[in-house]
Amino acid sequence: MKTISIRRPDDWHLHLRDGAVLEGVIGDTSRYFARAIIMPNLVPPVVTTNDAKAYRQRILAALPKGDRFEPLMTLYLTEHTDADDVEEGKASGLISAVKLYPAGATTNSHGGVRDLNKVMPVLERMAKIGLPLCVHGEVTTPEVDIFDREAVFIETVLDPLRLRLPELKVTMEHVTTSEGIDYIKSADANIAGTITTHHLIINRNAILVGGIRPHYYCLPVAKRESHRLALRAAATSGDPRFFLGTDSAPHVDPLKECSCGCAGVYTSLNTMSCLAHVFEQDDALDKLEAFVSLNGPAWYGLSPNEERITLARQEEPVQFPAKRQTGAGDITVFDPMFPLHWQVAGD
Ligand SMILES: NC(=O)N[C@@H](CC(=O)O)C(=O)O
Ligand SMILES: [Zn+2]
Ligand SMILES: [Zn+2]
Repeated sequence: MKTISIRRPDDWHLHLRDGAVLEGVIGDTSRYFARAIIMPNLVPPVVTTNDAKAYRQRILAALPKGDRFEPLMTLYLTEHTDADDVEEGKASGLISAVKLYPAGATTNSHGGVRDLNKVMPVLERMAKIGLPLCVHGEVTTPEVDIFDREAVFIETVLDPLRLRLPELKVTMEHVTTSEGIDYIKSADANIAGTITTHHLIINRNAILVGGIRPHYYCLPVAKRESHRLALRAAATSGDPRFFLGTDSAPHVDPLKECSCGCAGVYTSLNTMSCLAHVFEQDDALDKLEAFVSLNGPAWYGLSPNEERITLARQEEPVQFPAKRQTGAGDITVFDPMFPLHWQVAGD
């Protein structure tokens, strides 16, 4: 049987939500991942270091017994964020990054940033203390086509910001375009990109061909095939600037299967199996560890995990549950539309 052993992976972009959803989904992450960057777009958002401290406690309290998992907390940047609070959060070891949501760009982003000028003092402080800014990189301008919003963001927001503040470390989250990949590759320093599991597997046809399939809808929305191939090439290249951020984003089914469905794909449960499949297909299994276990910690200034996991390729397809049941309702699990053969030892 074909097997590979890698250091235990981390997830550098994860939504855990709160309450019954948090309790229902946390085990799907803590089973495979040692650490994760936790997104702060709760309702209300995680804005202050105190909010993050309390949310971290709720995450730890929801962990299945015996699981060891380190939530790496982030703050939701607003036009009222206090630079001193951010600095204290970093100094205390609690805060790993600050998240920029352009107001209106995605789920629970209405409290995000409208005018970057208003947050420059906070960004300047972050540059000074070496705290990364995680970015949802899409413009919200109504005239800009939704498939172009990432590329336009890079040109009109991200690049000007980085010219203004070159010392700021920026994580471009969930890169979905070849423009995003090229932009990161062309930079000298201080930029990296997370790539999701699902954007390595689906293109926009998955959402639209044969009927509207809401469980493949997320933001940034999946693009055409040429972009997916650019993401695959970057992820499987071993380039230290690219690493896994699943962006696993649970929404209970009634909120996705309706006339105005939420954006988000739930992938925590079968991500490692999907990724092993992708890397094997691209003859790059030897690069999987860099993507899921090495490049992320290096970017965030952390050591890679000492513990290891083994993945084994089974003859027969491995079955995963189609839905994760939670106290708030069922959440549909990402269906990669091909049989999965790779299994994490112990599953
Ligand atoms: N990715 C998504 O489609 N949704 C995320 C928000 C985000 O990461 O943009 C969510 O919170 O549901
Ligand atoms: Zn986002
Ligand atoms: Zn996200």
